[in-house]
Amino acid sequence: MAAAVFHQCIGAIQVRSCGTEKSGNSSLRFISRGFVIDCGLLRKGTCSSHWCKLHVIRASTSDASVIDPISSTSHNAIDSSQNTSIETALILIRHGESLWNEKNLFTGCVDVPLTKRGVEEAVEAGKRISNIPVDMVFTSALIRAQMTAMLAMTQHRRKKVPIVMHNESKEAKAWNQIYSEETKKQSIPVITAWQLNERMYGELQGLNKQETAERYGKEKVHEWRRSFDVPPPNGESLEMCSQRAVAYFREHIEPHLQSGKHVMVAAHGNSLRSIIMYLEKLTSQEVISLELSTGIPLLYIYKEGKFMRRGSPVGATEAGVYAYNRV
Ligand SMILES: O=C(O)[C@H](O)COP(=O)(O)O
Repeated sequence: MAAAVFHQCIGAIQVRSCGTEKSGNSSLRFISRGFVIDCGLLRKGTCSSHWCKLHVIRASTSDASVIDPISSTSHNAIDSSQNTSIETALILIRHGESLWNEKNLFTGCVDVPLTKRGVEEAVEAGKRISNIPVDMVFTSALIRAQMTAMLAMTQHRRKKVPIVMHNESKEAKAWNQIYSEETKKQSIPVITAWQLNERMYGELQGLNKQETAERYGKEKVHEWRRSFDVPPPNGESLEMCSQRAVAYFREHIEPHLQSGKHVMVAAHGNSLRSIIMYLEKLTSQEVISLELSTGIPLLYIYKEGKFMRRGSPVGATEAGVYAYNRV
């Protein structure tokens, strides 16, 4: 059941091609455009063309008749007299395709930009989340994540201006002040943090993934790429990456969700895999089979200290949303 901050009964819609996960209880889950849609009231049946009353997280819809969650208060702190707690949205996006993704090179912390396709992926991601409120954006210190965040926000329906906050020095902090409260209200702070950077791939950075597999053997490269605690030569293991990424998330991002802010995080394949491991309490065995596509937004709802996966695919093999990186 879609028990989440933006679930609305938007009437019956026809669900066309999608993946389904038939569950024993009265709800079916559909994958449509990379988002899981939980049916509320429905007739039993297969996916095919299926009419049902949907409670759905509006990841993106052009249907004007749909109530716009954006008009609700951004904090979405529901009236305490209703005795309900704050629910907030957390959107995770792996950066769009980068120039070194395109060349199949190990990238890690090398700071390369997006390809044209990566730019298009970022804009498409923005369209998919255009109805979901965003009060703050966090990105890594790397341009491919920052480009993805800024491009995605150009598609947001509220048209607020994302502004990278500079506090790398006293002057930087002082010199990027905004002296209009009204203008501030029309802005969204973008906070960059190296702790959200991609795992540092050490001596693999810049090497071709295919050639590396031929030189060191597929198994060894797979172990470097997809084990939990085995680092590449002079690089970070996923475990080491998660120690900084998850620590940052818990200390600097989660408190904002608790206070009623909706947050978007644009980061990297491995820094996000480690954060998802924390959100979904995955084991070190489960996380190694998790892959993230470039530029596909994943939606979680935060409520009472828990994260409910809403927009992420039901399984790591879900075509079209998770993609396996080429070796
Ligand atoms: O850093 C890189 O090369 C990619 O962003 C992620 O690479 P991986 O899929 O090998 O972790």
